[in-house]
Amino acid sequence: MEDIANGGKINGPTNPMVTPLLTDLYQFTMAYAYWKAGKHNERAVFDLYFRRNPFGGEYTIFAGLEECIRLIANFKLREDEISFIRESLPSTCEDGFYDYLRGVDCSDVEIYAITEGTVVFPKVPLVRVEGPVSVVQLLETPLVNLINYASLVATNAARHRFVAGKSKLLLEFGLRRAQGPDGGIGASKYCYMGGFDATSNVAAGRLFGIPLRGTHSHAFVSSFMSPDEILDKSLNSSDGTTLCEDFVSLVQAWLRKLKRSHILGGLFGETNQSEVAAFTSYALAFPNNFLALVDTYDVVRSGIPNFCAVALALNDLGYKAVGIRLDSGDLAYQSCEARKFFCAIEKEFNNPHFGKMSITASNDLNEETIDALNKQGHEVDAFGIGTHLVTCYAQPALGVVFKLVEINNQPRIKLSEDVSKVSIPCKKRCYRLYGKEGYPLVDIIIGEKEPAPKAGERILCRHPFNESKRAYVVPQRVEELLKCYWPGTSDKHREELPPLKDIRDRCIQQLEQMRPDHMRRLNPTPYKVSVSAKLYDFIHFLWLNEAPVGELQ
Ligand SMILES: Nc1ncnc2c1ncn2[C@@H]1O[C@H](COP(=O)(O)OP(=O)(O)OP(=O)(O)O)[C@@H](O)[C@H]1O
Ligand SMILES: O=P(O)(O)OC[C@H]1O[C@H](OP(=O)(O)OP(=O)(O)O)[C@H](O)[C@@H]1O
Ligand SMILES: O=C(O)c1cccnc1
Ligand SMILES: [Mg+2]
Repeated sequence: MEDIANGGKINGPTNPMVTPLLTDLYQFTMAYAYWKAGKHNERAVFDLYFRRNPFGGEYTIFAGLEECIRLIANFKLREDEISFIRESLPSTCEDGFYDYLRGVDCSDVEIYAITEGTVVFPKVPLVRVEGPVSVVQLLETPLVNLINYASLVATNAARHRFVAGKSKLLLEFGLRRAQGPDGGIGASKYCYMGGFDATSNVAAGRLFGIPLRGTHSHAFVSSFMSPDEILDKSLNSSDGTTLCEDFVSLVQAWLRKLKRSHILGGLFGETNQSEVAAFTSYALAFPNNFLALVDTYDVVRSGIPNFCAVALALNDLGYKAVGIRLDSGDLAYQSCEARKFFCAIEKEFNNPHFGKMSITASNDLNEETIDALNKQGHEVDAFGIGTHLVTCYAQPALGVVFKLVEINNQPRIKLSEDVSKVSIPCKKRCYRLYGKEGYPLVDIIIGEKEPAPKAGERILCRHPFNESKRAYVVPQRVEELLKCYWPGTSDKHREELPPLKDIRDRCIQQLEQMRPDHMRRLNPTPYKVSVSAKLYDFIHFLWLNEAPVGELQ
């Protein structure tokens, strides 16, 4: 696993494609125009935030910060990159600009951000970037890019975890369906952050230390024709001792016994022999980790009995099988049938662990199908989820934006016909106020120079745009949200970038502390995001100042 920091130096972004050129052309044309106007070093403050929670929910998981800081820490244009910019801009652009680009880095940029893995809400700045306007402008696209999908897919993962419940094992199986290699790697990282337990993506396992898990596919099952194909039939222990000379026959003996058993008798006739050959062979390869995909031919009449025969044969030799995977058909019904079968075997053959055999389900699962399974009743222990999870099928983008809020200490506002798109001006600080019961009550955004809210002190929280919506809050606890992750030339302490596992733990703890009505799937209660009375007045003063007065004729 790669270290985040390498002897005090922060490593570059995970994806080597993340360079200063991974931006929109207009960031470079604006940088030129700022430079040409002698404005490029004007100190600007931008806020990165989103306007609406995804998936019809009322919360979002903030993810992608570490990759942003890796970019900032290593932001430097190479000579060949500068040559490319020169080729891409009009030939009238002056040479001095390229000399300027040669010196550009983020040593004079300050980044304040919410801790990665935090539950966040619309309008609250997730990242506040301050620095020379042309440099910060170049950062807009890559920062939004690094945070948009990361936060979206982490939220999607958290929502899948919510509906599956804490006790289920959640496996991310999306690599083949992800939007390209970076989509696949990002999905694995951020689904783990959002509460998944493991991934099938080997590269992500190596890069981020995410637990790797997997079963086998239908191809493995259908690649076998008959048990005669298995040439080496012996099962040896790890020290080389032969535990069983002919494991194939042992499995066949169990299959006959199962067919004759009075509890199971009549439930199935001849099972598919190519399938039992595949299972037997897989068990010979992985006697300690035997898990079989049972839906290639017929789950109830073939897959499950074949699996049980192999599992019982393994049991004779002191091994415990792991379980089965179901990948088609009615997953609720089949999981219940499988469990009944396992419990019947536990009883019939006095095998105390058989009833608890693990059942994994996959096949186009999403929040809705898992919810439907829950409502019907099922016996699934683990869900393997690919397409819907990693492609964020239900909502493909989060709509993160990056807006100028101050330049040269002058607050700026972006107006819009759509009130929800009006930006909140000024360099700001943000706080989460907790109530008596320990839940977060409201986030409040205040001007940077305003006094911070204090525990036990009443504060007026106002809706930023709706005059009538306001409330007094006496917080039990106050948490400052924006922390310094890149101090620039200031002497602020730089927050450490925690390991992925710690971010995941934080995310899980954050989700657990939310009031349940904000989290429910159907009509969740919106969490309140507010501004101080002073900031409210200032927003509206600036709004009136900047909006031209219409004239009716
Ligand atoms: N009990 C259930 N209730 C609701 N949805 C379910 C249930 N069981 C399975 N599903 C979902 O129904 C869909 C079944 O899809 P589809 O009909 O394409 O699969 P299949 O024909 O069973 O399998 P395949 O085509 O992969 O062999 C999947 O999205 C699956 O997750
Ligand atoms: O269904 P997803 O959520 O995307 O999960 C991953 C899927 O990938 C695998 O098979 P694949 O889909 O490649 O083939 P199959 O549908 O024919 O089983 C696996 O068996 C799952 O069905
Ligand atoms: O290991 C599995 O079962 C797996 C991995 C990727 C996609 N589908 C299934
Ligand atoms: Mg499939």
